[in-house]
Amino acid sequence: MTALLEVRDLAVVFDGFRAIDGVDFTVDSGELRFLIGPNGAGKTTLIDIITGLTKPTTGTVVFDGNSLAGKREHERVRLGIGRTFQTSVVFEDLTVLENLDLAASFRRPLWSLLRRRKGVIAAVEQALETTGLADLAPRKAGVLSHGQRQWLEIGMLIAQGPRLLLLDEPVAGMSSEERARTGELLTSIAKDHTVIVIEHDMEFLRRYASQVTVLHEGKVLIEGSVDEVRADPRVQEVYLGRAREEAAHDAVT
Ligand SMILES: Nc1ncnc2c1ncn2[C@@H]1O[C@H](COP(=O)(O)OP(=O)(O)OP(=O)(O)O)[C@@H](O)[C@H]1O
Repeated sequence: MTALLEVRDLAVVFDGFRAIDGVDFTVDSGELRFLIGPNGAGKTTLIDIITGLTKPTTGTVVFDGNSLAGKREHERVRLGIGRTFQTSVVFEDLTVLENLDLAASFRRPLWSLLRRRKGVIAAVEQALETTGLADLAPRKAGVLSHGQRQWLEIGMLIAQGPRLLLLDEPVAGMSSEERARTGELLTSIAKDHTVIVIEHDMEFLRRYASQVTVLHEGKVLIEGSVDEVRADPRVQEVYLGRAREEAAHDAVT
């Protein structure tokens, strides 16, 4: 496999605080990579740097052999880097189909937007099929369940034709049935995309992850299979240590 994303010696300093502190992170084309770590580990900041929302203090990010230095967020989307946010970005008054169509239009040339179209463009059809939302296409996004809305957001990403998808906690707040369906969706998307998923839920990881990167205090603590990561004493200490701190805090307050 060849590297699609190569992050080297990355650091971000916010007011003297090193949120990312010397991270090397490589993701091969076609991987489904999970990124975990306790609160404040730097996961979202790392994704923000890859997408261009945050500028690194030092280090490089190379996507498909090209440096992303100086590239703005929308330029990175055009290069094929797409992300979801922890907060929703769907338009509630538009239908599922209209939301997907709008997302897909982002990468279409202007002349094709001005032309009247008959039917649904292929990218939107593909997104409807992959996410299993075809039956809900005419429904307003505002009436969707939490899980359906998350799938729509993932569909909106797919409709933009990205090569790399960055998903921030896609199963947060989902029922176990919705989680299972999301796990299957991610597995299916990873067949023809590269996917990086931030996720906390160990049970979800155990079922759907192969390669995992653990961040802690802005550094990569360990990379490996789910079993390797779970068995690592440093990972146990980071998570158990955090649980102990929270328990002690709860006991005092
Ligand atoms: N714009 C900013 N200015 C100052 N500090 C920041 C900024 N963004 C993030 N941080 C800090 O950087 C650290 C890493 O934050 P980040 O959100 O990347 O962690 P995370 O691993 O995604 O955590 P969580 O699981 O809670 O979302 C935190 O201590 C956070 O408070």
